[in-house]
Amino acid sequence: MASGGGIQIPSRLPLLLAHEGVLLPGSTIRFSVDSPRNMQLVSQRLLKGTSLKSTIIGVIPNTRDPEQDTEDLPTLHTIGTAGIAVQVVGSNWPKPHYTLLITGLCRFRVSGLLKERPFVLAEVTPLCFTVTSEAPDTCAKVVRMLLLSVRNVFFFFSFLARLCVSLQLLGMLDMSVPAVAKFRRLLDSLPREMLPDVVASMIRTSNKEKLQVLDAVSLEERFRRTLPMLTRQIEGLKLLKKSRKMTPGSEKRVCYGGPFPGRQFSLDRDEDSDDDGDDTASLEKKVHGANMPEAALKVSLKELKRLKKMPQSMPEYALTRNYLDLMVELPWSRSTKDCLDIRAARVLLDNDHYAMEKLKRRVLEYLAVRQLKTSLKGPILCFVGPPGVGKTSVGRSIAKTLGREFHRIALGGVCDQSDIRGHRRTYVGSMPGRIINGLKTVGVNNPVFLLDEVDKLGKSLQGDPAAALLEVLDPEQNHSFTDHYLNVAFDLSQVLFIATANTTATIPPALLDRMEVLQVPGYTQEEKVEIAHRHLIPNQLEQHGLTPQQLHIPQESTQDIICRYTREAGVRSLERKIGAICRAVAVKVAEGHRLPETDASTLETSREGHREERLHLKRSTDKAAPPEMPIVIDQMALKDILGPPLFELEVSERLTLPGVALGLAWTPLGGEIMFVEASRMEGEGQLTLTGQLGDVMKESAHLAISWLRANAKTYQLTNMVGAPDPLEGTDIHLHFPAGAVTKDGPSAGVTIVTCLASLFSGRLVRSDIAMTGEITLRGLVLPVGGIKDKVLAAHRAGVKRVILPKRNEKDLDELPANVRAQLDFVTAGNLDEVLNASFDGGFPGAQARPHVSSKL
Ligand SMILES: Nc1ncnc2c1ncn2[C@@H]1O[C@H](COP(=O)(O)OP(=O)(O)OP(=O)(O)O)[C@@H](O)[C@H]1O
Repeated sequence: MASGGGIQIPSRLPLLLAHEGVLLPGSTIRFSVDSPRNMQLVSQRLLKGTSLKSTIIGVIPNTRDPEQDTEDLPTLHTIGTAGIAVQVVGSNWPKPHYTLLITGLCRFRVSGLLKERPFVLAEVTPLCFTVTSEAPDTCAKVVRMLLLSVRNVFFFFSFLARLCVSLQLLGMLDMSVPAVAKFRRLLDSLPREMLPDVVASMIRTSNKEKLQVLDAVSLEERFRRTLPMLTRQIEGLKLLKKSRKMTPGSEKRVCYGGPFPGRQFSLDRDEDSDDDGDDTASLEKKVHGANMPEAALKVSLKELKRLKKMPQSMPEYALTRNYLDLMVELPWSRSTKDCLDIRAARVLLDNDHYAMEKLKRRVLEYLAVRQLKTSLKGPILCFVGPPGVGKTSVGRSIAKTLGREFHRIALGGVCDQSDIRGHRRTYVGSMPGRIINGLKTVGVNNPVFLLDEVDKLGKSLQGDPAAALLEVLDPEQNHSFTDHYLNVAFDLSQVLFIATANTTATIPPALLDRMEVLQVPGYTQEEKVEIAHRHLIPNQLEQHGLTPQQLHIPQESTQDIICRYTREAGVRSLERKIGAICRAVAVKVAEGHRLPETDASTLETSREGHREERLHLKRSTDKAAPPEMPIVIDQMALKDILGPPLFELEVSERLTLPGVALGLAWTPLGGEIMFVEASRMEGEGQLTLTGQLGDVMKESAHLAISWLRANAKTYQLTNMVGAPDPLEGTDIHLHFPAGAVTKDGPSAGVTIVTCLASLFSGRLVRSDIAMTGEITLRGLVLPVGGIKDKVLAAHRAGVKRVILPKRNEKDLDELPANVRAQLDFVTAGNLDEVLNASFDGGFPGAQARPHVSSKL
């Protein structure tokens, strides 16, 4: 260890790599840190350490820390300055960075690198100078001489500064008169070996010159290098004084040529402050012209007054300035005029969206009420449905019909309430919340705000953003919404909020209560084909610069894409697949533009008799002839572009053994088919359940087994050795495939019973049937939710018959007519009816039992 200004310098120092600014011993510099190794140094060393030693770091000048952590370290400058970090300030804006205030203690030489990651650590040799040790007789003499001249020069310098001030040439030095005196005292009290470093850091010098002073290890050399800089500064001041005398009050800048060409002294800040004056004047004008409410105007004027008194270099200046800029930019009273025509709105909604009749009807009702009654306290609509069913795009259409600005606020994953309400201005890097930011972006106070994915709001230590949304969405309160950053109320009552979600289950009840939920179910296959041909294909063609004359996707191919390449409730995947086709065709078309016509033999005759080229993309060679338009996407082309089909109709293939049944499940992504498999083996009557099941689903399995054991005799179910209790000497394993997906809920009850009945009876469940329903211990079938999505999933999977609880019969009305026509529905009130419908020719014993009916 060595000592620097009374502080022990460790022999191993973490190094801060600084490419801007040179820290000299005795001076204090601010460093901005945002590169990986330097950031790690701050977070792992400075912020974690608790001792004084942990605040001492080495600053290596003239060395850039690589932007990527993986990049190799550049050659380090060999001499640096050990310094103590006296202040660390962190900020996340505009990107994560720290600002360090470091006071230099003493020079060191890097003797060896110990590690490069996560920050640079090096073995260092301190170079703290002492006159007695380094310079015995002669050197000490020179040093004394130099010290004398330096002190004299300084005396002159301070004298000159006083002179300038007294002549009132430099307004900026008004403040520095006591500072000059202080400076004198400081110089007198400083140990002489520190003088050159301190002087070099105070006068106007370039980094290159400072680096030369740092590199001068011997004190004599250091004095020699500092002296010319000091002399130059004085000469500059003299020259300035002379020119002021010649043209009093007119010249503000003096170009100093001579021995240091190119250096420009601008010691006065009159011009800057003039700029500043203009700036604040124009800001004041804007504040008055922004049409703010009285309270906001009062706050703005107060801030403006503070701003005028602040020097620009103060960090708070920028903060106040940004705040005022936001205040004048906000649309306090700027709005667009609604141009609502219900008939036109109906046409526009119909043109933009196929199907979704119920949703469109409700949206039209909503718009009609708004047209009749302009008081704006209408409900807040929340569209709930699987991804890709057009919730966001309906929101956009509503804005279009109203002639309003549209702004989407993505709330997925937001877990900090300041995202909604903003940060208080006392925080470093504080910003307004998304609502105020959105208003600033659209520039009017009556836009349509789409709060996307409200069901995916999170909660964290930083507060609950859903709670902050409560105020935003409450028409009774939102006329005085106060963002923490703004700190004055903004009237949100003109904003039209629409929310979207995939499920209502995760929306906090208080928030859900403020909204009117409109379910947007998935599409049937036919609807998807229509949507693809009316909207998706034309959109994608346009986006890829293609025309219908260049690409044709027949209906059968669209159907193929829907059944075999996508399995979804919405149409987003379908849109992506069409995009992939367009890209592939775009390549062909572009190639065709520049290729000469060559080999006609690659052209094939299509089914319709036209001459068309089939897309053999993988096999295409540069010699291929330009494609004949339009390029028709048939099955082969689909395989070439999209690869082998991702999904096959597997239902009938999987139901070929006893002990397998097909259930229907609901997920936030839409309905799904779900296989249930059972097997039995010798054992002690144990039940094993696999497939990531929730508690409710496990209970359903136990219920099903108990009911079957209780009714084994009636249904002639036996175990493997023919005993009446199916579980005697038998273990049962129930598995729900897609084991990685968590499953829960009671609606698999009937499927488990059917699956077990099939296992114990050895009979096959019908291969074209799917079912859903909760069971009770007495064998009743209770209603479940998500019927529409479940039935659509069954329809997608090619199922022909669906068993539903009797009390869900009313939900069938919501199904599209073609789905209802194509499926055979069995509504069951008890498990006998379920078993009878599930097996070809009924289930033995099921008919004989007296029927119990639900009183629930
Ligand atoms: N009925 C429809 N008619 C025309 N286009 C549709 C229809 N439904 C969906 N689309 C199109 O499907 C795409 C996806 O729609 P959108 O982004 O609105 O889905 P979303 O329901 O908001 O999904 P998410 O919940 O994932 O945000 C859009 O390009 C949209 O235009």
